[in-house]
Amino acid sequence: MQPAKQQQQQLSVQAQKERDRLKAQREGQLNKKEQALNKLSDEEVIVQLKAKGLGVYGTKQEKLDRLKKANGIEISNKQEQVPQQQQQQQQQQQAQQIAAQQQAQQQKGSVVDNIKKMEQQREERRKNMQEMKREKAEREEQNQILGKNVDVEFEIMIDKTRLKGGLIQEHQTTQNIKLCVCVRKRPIFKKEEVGGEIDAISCANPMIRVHEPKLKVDGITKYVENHDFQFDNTFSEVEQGKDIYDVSLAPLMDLLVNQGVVTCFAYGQTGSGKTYTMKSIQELLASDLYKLISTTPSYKIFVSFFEIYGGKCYDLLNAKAPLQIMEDKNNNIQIQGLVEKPSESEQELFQLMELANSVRTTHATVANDTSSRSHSICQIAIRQGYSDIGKLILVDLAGSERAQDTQSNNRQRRLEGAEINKSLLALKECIRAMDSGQGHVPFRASKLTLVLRDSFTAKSNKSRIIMIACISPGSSSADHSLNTLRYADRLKDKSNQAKVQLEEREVTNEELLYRQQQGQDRQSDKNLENNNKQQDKQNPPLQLPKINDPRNQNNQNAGNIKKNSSQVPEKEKPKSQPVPPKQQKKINTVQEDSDDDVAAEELVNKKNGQVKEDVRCMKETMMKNEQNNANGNGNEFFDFHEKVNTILEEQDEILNIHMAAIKEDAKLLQQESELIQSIQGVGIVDYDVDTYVGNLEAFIRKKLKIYNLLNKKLLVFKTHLKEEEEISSKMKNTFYY
Ligand SMILES: Nc1ncnc2c1ncn2[C@@H]1O[C@H](COP(=O)(O)OP(=O)(O)OP(=O)(O)O)[C@@H](O)[C@H]1O
Repeated sequence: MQPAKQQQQQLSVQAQKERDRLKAQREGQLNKKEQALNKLSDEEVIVQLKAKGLGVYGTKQEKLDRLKKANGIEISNKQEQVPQQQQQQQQQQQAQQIAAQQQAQQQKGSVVDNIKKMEQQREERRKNMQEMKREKAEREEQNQILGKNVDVEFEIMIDKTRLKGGLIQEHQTTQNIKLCVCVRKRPIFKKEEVGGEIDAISCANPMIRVHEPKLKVDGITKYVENHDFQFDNTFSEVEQGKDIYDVSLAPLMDLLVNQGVVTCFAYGQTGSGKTYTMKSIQELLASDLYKLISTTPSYKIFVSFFEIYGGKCYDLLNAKAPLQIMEDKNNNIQIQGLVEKPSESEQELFQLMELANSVRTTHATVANDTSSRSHSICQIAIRQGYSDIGKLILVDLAGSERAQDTQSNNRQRRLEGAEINKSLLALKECIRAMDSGQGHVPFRASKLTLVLRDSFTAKSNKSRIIMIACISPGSSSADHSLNTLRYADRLKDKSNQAKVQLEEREVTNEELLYRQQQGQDRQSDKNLENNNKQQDKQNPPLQLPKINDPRNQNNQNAGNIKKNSSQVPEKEKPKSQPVPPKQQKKINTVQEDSDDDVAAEELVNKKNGQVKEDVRCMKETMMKNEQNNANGNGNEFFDFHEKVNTILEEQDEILNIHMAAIKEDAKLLQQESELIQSIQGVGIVDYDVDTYVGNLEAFIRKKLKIYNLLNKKLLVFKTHLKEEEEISSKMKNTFYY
């Protein structure tokens, strides 16, 4: 190294040393100064700040910092001077800040995740929407080809939740079921689909599902509510009448020649297929019955067919002659005037049934153009001589309706609808009472249940009831279908079912009396006794209602029909149409009362009391059940029915009084004309004016009495009609039963 360069380096090292020394010295001085300043009181700091012309605001530390700064002391050094406690606080703050930052970062992370998730969901929704749009477009195209005019969105939703076709289990036969409840769904018709109806019922034995299309409260969001039911058997639209017959009536053929009473009902909304189902059953039965009796030539088949319309009874095999359903003092149910025809062959039986079906009362209603407005009852009796072997009752019930449906019809249809629904309610209560083994069956609550009394009260092991509830598949009928299924569902007392099945039901005193009476009647008939000997001694005699029964003394004419029924020509068959006790009473208000009338009146009063008791019993059960269902309006329902009953009774009464008035009028007219003759006849110049005036006054008094009574009745009747209108308008949207 050159000496000059070395020298230069030595100088620069020395200079650096000198600079470091000066810096250290200066720092030392500043430190001392700072320490001195730190020791100053607040007042001293203020004095010094003022002396330097600086502001005296801020905290003590801020003022001190300002003073230090003015003295050339770096505030950054301050950190080292902060007391330990402050340092700790600062560290804590820092830690908190870091934690907050980390949390924020995490949050930021989860927000990001959420956004991702939402994006995924949106993507899925978008895909679903696209899929739905594609499905909808395809379906619309398909429907267009098929001529269907349905709401495709609902249709797709329903299709997705349908019960898969076929049977979940095999159909069970009625052999060991006392009450067999079946449901049959009819196919949807092309015209219904064209009109926008979707098939809203799916069925897989023993299940049935109602898919009810609905809108959410927003009024636009569509959804489908599914309701599941299970019955003894359910039959889908692809199953035929024979499928139903084979498991319901066919297994009971043996019972029909063994003192059995088999009753089969078809029930459901108008147009749901009740008559269709019944007709196919009738056809199959006609054939099987003759096969059944072919081995015993002494067995004969008799058929009677009548309808109950508006609470009145008409003979469908006798030009719809009116019939009287009566209960005599021995509690025997009489259908007076009913013609029972013998049938010699399958063809004859079928033709008789066809004839009766064709004359049933039908009307166009809101729901159905040719709705059967009556309950039709076909009774087929198998007899050997005068002995009853078995009995089959086929009941095609009138179509049930919503109050709303009948609202839009006229009063006649409304009263008719109310009567139908009342009898359906009574039927339900009677079947329930029978099935649950309840002592009292309120069969007097309606004419329908009155004539079917034996179906409910016959010995348990000899009686079978088959209820076929028919269902229309259309989506607009979903609420109706639900109602039908709920009705069918409530028939069975499920809690008690196992216990009651095929067990003997306890017999009420009244029934005992009835049976004893029947037994006495039988004993008095020698022929019957002889025939009975041939029967199985284990089986007690069958209790059948006395319809034109030759053994019934009250029905002499009927006896003629029965004994010679196969030989007597049709026109010779008498049609007994006695005046019912009620009617006799009313007419007798214009005529004189006799002892017989008084007894009849007592009987009528007693029976009316029993009817009221059964209606009360029915009301009680309904009100109890109502707590568990949404129907509501129990009191209104019965108010309405009471009013309808009153109106129907008054209608009869007014008609009777009017007819009696006309007869009385004709008699008076004759007498008046004789009176006039007596004073104005040829050659009469003088007459007793006082006698004439007295007679004339008597005529006027009589006429006034009759017409005043009629007028009074009319005024009350009109008030009741008005009240009916008011109650029925409140009952919209409710099912009657
Ligand atoms: N299972 C079925 N298959 C084909 N058509 C059917 C079926 N059930 C019913 N129908 C048809 O539906 C229509 C209505 O049936 P039906 O007259 O039997 O109804 P309903 O319940 O007796 O009606 P209402 O109570 O009004 O008399 C008829 O045209 C009938 O032929």
